[in-house]
Amino acid sequence: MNQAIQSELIPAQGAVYYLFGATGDLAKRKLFPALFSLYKEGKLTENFAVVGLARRSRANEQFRQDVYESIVEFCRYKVDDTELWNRFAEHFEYMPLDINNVDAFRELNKLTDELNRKFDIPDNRLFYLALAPSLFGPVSFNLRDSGMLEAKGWTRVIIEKPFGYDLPSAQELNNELSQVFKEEEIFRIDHYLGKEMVQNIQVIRFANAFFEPLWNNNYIANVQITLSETVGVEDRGGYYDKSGALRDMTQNHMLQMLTMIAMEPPSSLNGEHIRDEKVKVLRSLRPYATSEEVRANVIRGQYTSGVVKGTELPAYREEDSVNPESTTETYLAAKVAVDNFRWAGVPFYIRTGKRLPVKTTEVVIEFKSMPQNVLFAQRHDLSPNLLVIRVNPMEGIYIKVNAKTPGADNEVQPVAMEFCQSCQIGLNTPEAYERLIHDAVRGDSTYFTRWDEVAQAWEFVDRIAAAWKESQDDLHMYPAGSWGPEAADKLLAADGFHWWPVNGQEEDNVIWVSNSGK
Ligand SMILES: NC(=O)C1=CN([C@@H]2O[C@H](COP(=O)(O)OP(=O)(O)OC[C@H]3O[C@@H](n4cnc5c(N)ncnc54)[C@H](OP(=O)(O)O)[C@@H]3O)[C@@H](O)[C@H]2O)C=CC1
Ligand SMILES: O=C1O[C@H](COP(=O)(O)O)[C@@H](O)[C@H](O)[C@H]1O
Repeated sequence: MNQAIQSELIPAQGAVYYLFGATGDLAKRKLFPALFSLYKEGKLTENFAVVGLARRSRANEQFRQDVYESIVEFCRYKVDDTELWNRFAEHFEYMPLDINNVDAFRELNKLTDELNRKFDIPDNRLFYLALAPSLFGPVSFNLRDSGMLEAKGWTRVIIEKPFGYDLPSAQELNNELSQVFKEEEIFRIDHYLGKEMVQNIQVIRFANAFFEPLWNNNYIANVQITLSETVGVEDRGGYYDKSGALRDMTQNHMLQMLTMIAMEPPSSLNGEHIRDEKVKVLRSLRPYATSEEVRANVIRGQYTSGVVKGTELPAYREEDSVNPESTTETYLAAKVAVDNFRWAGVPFYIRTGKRLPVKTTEVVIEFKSMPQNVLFAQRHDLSPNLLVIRVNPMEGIYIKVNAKTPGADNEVQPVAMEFCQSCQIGLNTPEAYERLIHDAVRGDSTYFTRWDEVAQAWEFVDRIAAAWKESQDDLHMYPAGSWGPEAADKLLAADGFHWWPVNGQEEDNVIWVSNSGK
């Protein structure tokens, strides 16, 4: 049986979850809510414990109250069952610990023995590092030196992004981790891989006879991937100013989505086989050979102040903890070539940005136009066929076809046939973090990034960063609330294409056949 199917059948085993960074933002917004959802859905057996770890002091009761408040605010499930909540909360403990103090880890080992006995846990240990990357190495060494990794069951570590700042720093980090953990014990998070519709890409591609045969350069004109955000940098200005859209979104989420679109069918659904195919795509990305090539193919921008729905929004340079003269990009659009047999000649256009008009993640597959000698095509400006995969916040797909306008004489009209998944079952699909934590506990690393993928992605991105370092002349400014620099439109126009409208911007002339009530 293949590993993915097999792991679906493996229930999550009992384990202690060590949450390093338990007083931080990620734990509050994503991790506690994810654990509660898993518990509510019966995906956590009763034999588990969660140990919150950070430097500041917290009594257990206070910690459980923090967890409760985070769930009330951020979880997709309501805490409306007091008995269930009390049972869940009983599994939570807090221990103050400074990562640099190995003695504290020895105390943690003692606490683990108590928790294993109390909840009948088979001594499996999952370490979640919701910490600044500079602490990933020290925490790993102290886990090893304190005996925390000498468990009777399995030990696994989930690492948050960013995994390094460039290839050398990622390599250094990986060397540190691999002195302590085996590759199969390291689960590198890219939360986009935990999204329902990103995982659905494989099903849409490989389970539909009318897509897979067309999935190549004979039929596809271009691919567009948009990850747009309406928010600015919120309270993460300090981190973002050193990172920018290239490192924050492109090296990881955008390139990972591109691999899901472009990969060859894997030889099985085994996680390693899938990751083998993804890394081949990353190896096939055509590197930009010169700084001029970078400038010609990669557009960067930064938002200035703007007014959105009557609210004045500050410029990026006015945000908290951002250098007032910062040249960090908050927008990136690029034309990427995948140099392999399947994709030769098909441009992949990717774009991401903060303070854009709409929050959406979408993939558009634009098919080649019909030959112009067909009667209809001669008389009408036919729109190309599209397959659009909506990842977030709306989840679903639609295909755009051409059909005769009913009753009219040879009039042709674009028709969009939509399956809106989130309209069908509500916006209650599992959060990415729920799936990924659940997968890690079951030992399924399919939707985590393997080291060779991370390294390959950095290699591609580092060339762009190096070219950008030479001069900042090509940094385009765009007002908050706009669609980013015009140069990004010109990138496509030069090839005879344009960005297709995304969710919320639908064109007027299209007839929608949809379950969304459109
Ligand atoms: N927040 C988000 O939305 C996202 C975050 N991430 C990544 O997740 C990680 C955590 O981010 P986030 O939660 O926002 O960060 P925060 O700054 O909010 O939290 C950092 C945590 O680390 C703890 N900490 C810091 N130093 C030590 C130390 N020496 N010993 C023990 N604990 C320490 C802090 O607690 P204390 O001060 O009490 O010690 C706090 O709990 C980062 O790698 C980030 O890039 C990734 C994607 C999104
Ligand atoms: O990893 C990150 O992702 C978020 C966007 O995630 P989404 O699931 O809301 O689309 C982004 O805001 C953040 O800057 C980045 O670090």
